[in-house]
Amino acid sequence: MIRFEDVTKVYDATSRPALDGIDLEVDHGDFAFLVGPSGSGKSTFLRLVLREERATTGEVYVAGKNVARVPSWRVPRLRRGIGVVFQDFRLLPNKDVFGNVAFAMQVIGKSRHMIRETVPEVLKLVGLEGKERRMPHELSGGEQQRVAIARAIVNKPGILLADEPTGNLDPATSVGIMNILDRINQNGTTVVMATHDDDIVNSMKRRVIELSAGRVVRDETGGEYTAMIPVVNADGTRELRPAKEAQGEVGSGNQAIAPFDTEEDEL
Ligand SMILES: Nc1ncnc2c1ncn2[C@@H]1O[C@H](COP(=O)(O)OP(=O)(O)OP(=O)(O)O)[C@@H](O)[C@H]1O
Repeated sequence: MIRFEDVTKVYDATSRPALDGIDLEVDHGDFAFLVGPSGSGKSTFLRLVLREERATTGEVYVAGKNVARVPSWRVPRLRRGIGVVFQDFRLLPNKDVFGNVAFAMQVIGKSRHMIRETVPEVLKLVGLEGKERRMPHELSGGEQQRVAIARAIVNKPGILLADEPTGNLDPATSVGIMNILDRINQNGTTVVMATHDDDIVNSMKRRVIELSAGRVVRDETGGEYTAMIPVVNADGTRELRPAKEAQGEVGSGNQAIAPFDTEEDEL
């Protein structure tokens, strides 16, 4: 469904590659987590699948098509086969729940009859029946993400990409979102989800693809993950620590440092 052949992405000639020689295949019906520290290349991977960015070298295939060979005017059609969900929901603030989901069908010319039939079915799938007329600001974060998922799948894409979909949600709400993504996957959609949330990864027991500095350092079925972040110890030394442990220690002499700190490379 998604195949990367020796893919390297360099955004700017002077910096290190965001992705570096990636060889990877995600099969039809897979559920794969994409994990790794900030800056390891997760979003870049997703952007290459969507052809929002192009590989500097190597080939990216999506549903059998080499995306570099898809002419610009055909890119919208390529993207129609891919649903996308983001951490910050990105709903249309002036449209209600029904309108947000319907809009995804209207822009590709689906009939009013089809829209009236399909939108309620999808809203039911994500547990939002009865909330069709609510505006986004009248919804909780978890409900807004459900709308975003409904919108992403309403045109029945073969692939669903999720970039930190639980990043703004509390753990209990996140479980509800993961149940929905699981159900969508069981209905046959290939799901690739970038996340820092090790609790979710460890509870789902799905494929785990771990990136570090643009390379795949682990690819396991039923894998586990411990999110690591760089910290500066009280004595000035630096090390990588499990994120939860390090965050708990801030204020006790150790200090978590910004994940994009370039000195991370020296750890
Ligand atoms: N548009 C851009 N221009 C230049 N460099 C970029 C661009 N987007 C990302 N990068 C760089 O590419 C590398 C990979 O970034 P990417 O956003 O793919 O990482 P990530 O794993 O998704 O991080 P996060 O978990 O913080 O979202 C980083 O070094 C980042 O600074």
